[in-house]
Amino acid sequence: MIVCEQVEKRYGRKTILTQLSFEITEPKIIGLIGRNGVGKSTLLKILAGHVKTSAGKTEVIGKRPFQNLTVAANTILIEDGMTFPSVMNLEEILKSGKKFYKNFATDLAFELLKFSRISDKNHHHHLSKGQKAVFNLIYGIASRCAITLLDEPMNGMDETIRDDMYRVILKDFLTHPRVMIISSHYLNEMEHLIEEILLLHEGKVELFAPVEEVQSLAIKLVGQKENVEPALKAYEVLATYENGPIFEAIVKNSELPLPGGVRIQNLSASDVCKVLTTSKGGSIDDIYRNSKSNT
Ligand SMILES: Nc1ncnc2c1ncn2[C@@H]1O[C@H](COP(=O)(O)OP(=O)(O)OP(=O)(O)O)[C@@H](O)[C@H]1O
Repeated sequence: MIVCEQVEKRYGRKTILTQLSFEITEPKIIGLIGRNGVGKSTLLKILAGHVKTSAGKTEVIGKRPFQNLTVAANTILIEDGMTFPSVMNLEEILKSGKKFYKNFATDLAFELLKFSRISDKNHHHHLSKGQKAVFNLIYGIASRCAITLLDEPMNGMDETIRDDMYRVILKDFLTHPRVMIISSHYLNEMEHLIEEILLLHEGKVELFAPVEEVQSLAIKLVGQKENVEPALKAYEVLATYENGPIFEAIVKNSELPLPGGVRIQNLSASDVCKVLTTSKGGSIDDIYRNSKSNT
């Protein structure tokens, strides 16, 4: 359904995406994860056909997406800056949904809007930031497009409505499976929802794997420094932290026996992604350890 092969995107002299390759062959919910500025929104815009690639092959439902009408009719990109015609109120916007998306679930959209306590007499540009995000997400889910791209859809929503909206995504996916790619900085909140993680790092796909596989890539060793540090020689160390007398090391998972005084803590997929995309230049701990201002 989606193929990216050696995709490259440059803005002027700046290369954003390079040698980016992955394939999605069946409906599933995928979390698109990566540090600020890595190119998540750019990738979603490429898939939606809004932005042209600089090189490589991109196919969405068998077509090159850039300005392609078939792709446009079967793909929706929900993002922060979305606008709707200012003369229309929300009721009119939802009623016109079917004109653009043949499977648009108009009744469901009205019910979800009512549940979210947003009057359909409002105009989109008069909604609060959180309300806009809720409306945009409802519109995106109700469109029931084969390719549903959600760029930071929960931005601005309070925690309660975020929980409700995660549930909407899951329920609607179960009844109407499709490819959903959700970019988010809140991977912890989404881990129960997504099946696979597409992690971007330095313009490339760092990993594309099921959530459980990502969780098992690394573990945390915890204990007194004198117990943990000698044990680290046997591991590939990804990060270390000192919290007073407690020393913690995140290491690549392995079946090695544990030395005395060291315990293992499992990590969330979010923790693993964070450590995989942390600058090799060191951590905040290192800055405080080495800073001249501390002397
Ligand atoms: N139209 C554009 N012209 C020039 N540079 C751009 C343009 N759009 C994006 N960029 C640059 O491309 C890079 C990737 O931006 P993008 O918005 O895709 O990142 P992101 O991973 O979604 O970031 P965030 O998590 O902060 O939202 C950034 O350095 C950004 O400044």
